[in-house]
Amino acid sequence: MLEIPRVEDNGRLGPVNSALVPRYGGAPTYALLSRLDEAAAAGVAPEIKVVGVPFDAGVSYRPGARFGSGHVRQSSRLLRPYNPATDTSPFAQAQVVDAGDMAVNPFNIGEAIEAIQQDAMDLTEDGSSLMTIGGDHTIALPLLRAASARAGEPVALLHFDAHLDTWDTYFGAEYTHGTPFRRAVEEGILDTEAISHVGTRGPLYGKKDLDDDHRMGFGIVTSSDVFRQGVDEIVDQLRQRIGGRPLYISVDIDVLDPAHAPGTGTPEAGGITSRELLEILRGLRGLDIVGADLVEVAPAYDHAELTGVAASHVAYDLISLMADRRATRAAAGEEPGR
Ligand SMILES: N=C(N)NCCCC(=O)O
Ligand SMILES: [Zn+2]
Ligand SMILES: [Zn+2]
Repeated sequence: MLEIPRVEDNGRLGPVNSALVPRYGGAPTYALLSRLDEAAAAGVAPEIKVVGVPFDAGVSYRPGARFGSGHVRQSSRLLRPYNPATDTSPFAQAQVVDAGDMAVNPFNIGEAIEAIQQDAMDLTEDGSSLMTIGGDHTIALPLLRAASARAGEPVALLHFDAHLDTWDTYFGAEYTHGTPFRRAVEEGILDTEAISHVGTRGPLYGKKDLDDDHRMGFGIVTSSDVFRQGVDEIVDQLRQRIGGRPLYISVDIDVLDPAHAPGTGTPEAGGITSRELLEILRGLRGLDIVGADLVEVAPAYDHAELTGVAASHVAYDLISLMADRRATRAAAGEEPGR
């Protein structure tokens, strides 16, 4: 096998060195980072794992998010190790690795949900955090179960999405991509003092959708609110609500306007821009992020990797937040924890 030269920084194994190996060649791991087994062979302990979930059996409209993880990886080849927006080097601050894809049953949603929850528990057993890519929004439920089990308490939730995803059932089915957050509230795994949707818009089935959502405890920052109030104001509001709680961030790529992310299953006009989303995320620096997902990337509807590139950058800024948090805690002599 060819020896792959990697960027090594701060004792950590980074991406393939693109000054020596053209980044359009070779296997597309996320950001050209090392695989979990390569990191193990090199003797480095993972701290943040990027993991794919090729699952879309929960969709209510266009299918295709099962191919999302592969597409985000392919679209992530151009990412570089230094993040100037936050003056951070995520792959030097934490050992980030690509843990591959979970193996999930495409024909049995219940079994898939169980497998995702179990895999998420197994992958975080060593204290590492997960950045999940791909899949439809159904997968947020088992990921939240695992996150709250690891945190030892219900978690705060920041949910970026055009949709509420707090509907009850579709065709009698309880576990779908439009229902994960209602199930999560019912299960008591969310801290309902600190749960918010950001970027919602578009027609609903009825006003009751909003009433139900409000009763569950959700706050809503609509796409129009982001436009009218601006990023800084929104960030202030969100930070106040979340405080020091353990926080899970779920990003449905359809939160972006279809002009920025056409490759998704249930597109809605009037969305936020990728710049606005990235700026809001950067405003969350220092919060206790215990895990994140990036879902609903359906490459069949993408063009010129618009959605894939946006998604890979969103994941990069989420990883930057998690790595920075870990490094800051370690510098303060606190447990790296989450
Ligand atoms: N894209 C997600 N997660 N949910 C959208 C559900 C919209 C609907 O079926 O009415
Ligand atoms: Zn959505
Ligand atoms: Zn969603």
